[in-house]
Amino acid sequence: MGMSVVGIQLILESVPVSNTYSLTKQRTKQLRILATRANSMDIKSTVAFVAAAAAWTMSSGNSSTDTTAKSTGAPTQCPVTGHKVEGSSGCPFSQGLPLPDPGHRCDPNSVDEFKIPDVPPLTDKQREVIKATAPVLAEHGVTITTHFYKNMIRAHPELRDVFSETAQKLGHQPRALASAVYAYAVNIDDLTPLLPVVDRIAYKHTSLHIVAEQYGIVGKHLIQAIVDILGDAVTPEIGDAWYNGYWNLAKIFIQRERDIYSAAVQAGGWEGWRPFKVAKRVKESDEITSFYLKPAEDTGKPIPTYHPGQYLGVSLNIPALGHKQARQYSLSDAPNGEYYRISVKREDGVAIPTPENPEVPNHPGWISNVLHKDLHEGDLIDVAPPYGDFFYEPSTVTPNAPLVLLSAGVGQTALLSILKSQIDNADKKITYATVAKNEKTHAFGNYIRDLEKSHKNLTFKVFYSSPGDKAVQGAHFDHHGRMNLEKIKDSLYLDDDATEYFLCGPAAFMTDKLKELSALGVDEKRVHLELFSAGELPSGN
Ligand SMILES: NC(=O)C1=CN([C@@H]2O[C@H](COP(=O)(O)OP(=O)(O)OC[C@H]3O[C@@H](n4cnc5c(N)ncnc54)[C@H](OP(=O)(O)O)[C@@H]3O)[C@@H](O)[C@H]2O)C=CC1
Repeated sequence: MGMSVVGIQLILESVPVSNTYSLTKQRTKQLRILATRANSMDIKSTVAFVAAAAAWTMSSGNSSTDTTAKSTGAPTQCPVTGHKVEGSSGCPFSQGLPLPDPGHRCDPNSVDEFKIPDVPPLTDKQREVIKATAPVLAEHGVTITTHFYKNMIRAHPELRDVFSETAQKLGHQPRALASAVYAYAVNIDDLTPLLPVVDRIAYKHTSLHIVAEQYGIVGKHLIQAIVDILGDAVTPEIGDAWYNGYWNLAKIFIQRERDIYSAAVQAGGWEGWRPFKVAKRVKESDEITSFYLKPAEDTGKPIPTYHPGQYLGVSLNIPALGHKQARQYSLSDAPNGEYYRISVKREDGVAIPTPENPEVPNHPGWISNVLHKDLHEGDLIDVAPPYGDFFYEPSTVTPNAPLVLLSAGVGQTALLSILKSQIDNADKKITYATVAKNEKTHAFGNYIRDLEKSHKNLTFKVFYSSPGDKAVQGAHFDHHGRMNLEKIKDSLYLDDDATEYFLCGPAAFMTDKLKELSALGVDEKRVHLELFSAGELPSGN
C-alpha cells in the first residue's frame, strides 16, 4: 500500500511548501523521520516529490516563470529505459523536453501530440501515487496550469480561438483546470461524484467544438508543465501515474463528447460551427440586447430544438485581439424551430494588470462589446448547436408541479426560456422572481408583467437593489434591496413537496439563495443551479 493522503498532508503541514524559501536542515530531517515512520516503499518517491517541490519554490521564488526547471546533475539517460538520447541534452524529466509515452520518454522526436495513446487502466499503485501527490498539485496547481496555458498557446496559437483570453489572464482558467485536476486526484478511487461535472465540462467543450486530437496537445503540455515546475521531483513512477491518469480521464471526456456530438447530429443538428445570420436585434435594457439568429442558408427545415435553460456557443472575430473568441449565452426564448434568441449583457470588462503594467484600465468585455457594437441585422456569426446540463423538463410523475424561477441580472435569460416553455400549462403554478440594479438595467419587465396579466398561474416579483428616481414601487418593482426570499415566502410553494427551484445569476447569488431555500425546509435535490466550477482547491491555494 502507498502512503495515505493524511500522511502526506501531515508532511505538508510540517513543511509549508509555498512559504518555504529556506528548507532548513531541521525540516529535511523532519521529512526523513516522517518518511521512515510511514514505513512504505512508495513513500520515498513521494517525499522526494514534496521536498523537491519545496526546493524548487525556494530556488525560483517566481511561481510563473516560463523557463524549464533547472536541475542539478541532469541525467543524460532515461531513468526508465536507460536509453541515451542522441542530439538531446538528457532526460525530459529534468530538461523539460516533451514527454512522450513512457517507453520512449527520452526521445523527443517520438512525441506525436495528436495521438491518443492506448493506455491501460490505472493500477492500484498508480492510484495511490496520484492520491498521495494531490496535495502537492493543489499547492502548485495554479503555477503549473498557468505555465501550461502559456506554453501550449505559444506552441499552438490556433487554440487562442478556443480559450477565453480574459479567463486566462485573470487566472480563472488555470485555477479552474488546477481545481479539476485536484478533484480528479482526490476522487481517483471512485469517480462517481465527478460524473455530473464531467457532463457539464463535456457540454462546454462541445459548444467550443473541442475535438479528440486536442486532448493530445493538452496532455503533452500539461504533463510537461508538471515536469517543468516540479523538476526531478517527478520520478518516473509519479510521471507514469499522472500520464496514465490523464489519459484515462481524457478518454472519459472524449467518449462523452463523441456521444454528445452524435446526439446533436441525429437530432437534426450539426457538429462544430455553422453560420447563422442576425434576423433581428432588440434592445431590452440599457445593458442587454437580444439577437434573433437564423441559419444563413435556409434549408426549409426547422432548426434543432433544445431544452429550455440550455445555451448556444457563438464564435466571432475580435479585431482588438486579432483572432476569434467563443462564448456561451443562454437561449432566452422557448424552442420554436424558427430562430435561436440570445440576450447579451454588454460587459464593462475587467482590468488585467501585469507585473510590467500594474495600473491598467478596464478593457471592455471582448465578445459582448463586439456583439453590441458590430453585429447588425443581416450579419453572420458562427454558432454551435444548443448544449448544456442546466434545463427544465416537467417530470412525468408530477408534470404540474409548481416551478419557482429565481434570477439576478442577466441570469434571467435561461429562466425566461423555461418560463416561456411552461406558461401555457394553466395547471402549473409558476413564480418568476428577479433582482436588477434599477429600472434602466432591468430587462423583460413589461413583457413578463403582460404575461402575468394574461396568465393566472404566473406570479411575478421584482427586486431593485438601487432603484432610480423614476422607478415606482408597486408598478416597476415590488421590493427595494437585493432578493430576500422571506419577503416572497408566500409565492415559493414551500408546502408542495414536488415544487422545483431554478436559480441563475452570479455564483454568490445562487449559493445564497440555495442556503435560504434550505433554511426554509426545501430539499436541495429540488434546487437546480448553473455552476461552472469543477471543484475548488483546498483553501489557502
Ligand atoms: N446560464 C447562466 O448560468 C447565466 C449566468 N449568468 C451569470 O449571471 C450573472 C449576472 O450578472 P449581472 O447581470 O452582471 O449581475 P449584476 O452584477 O449586474 O447584478 C444584478 C443584480 O443582482 C444583484 N446581486 C448580485 N449578487 C447578488 C447576491 N449575491 N445576492 C443577491 N443579489 C445579488 C445585484 O445587486 P447589487 O446591485 O447590490 O450588486 C443586482 O441587483 C453573471 O455572473 C453571469 O455569469 C448570466 C447569464 C446566464
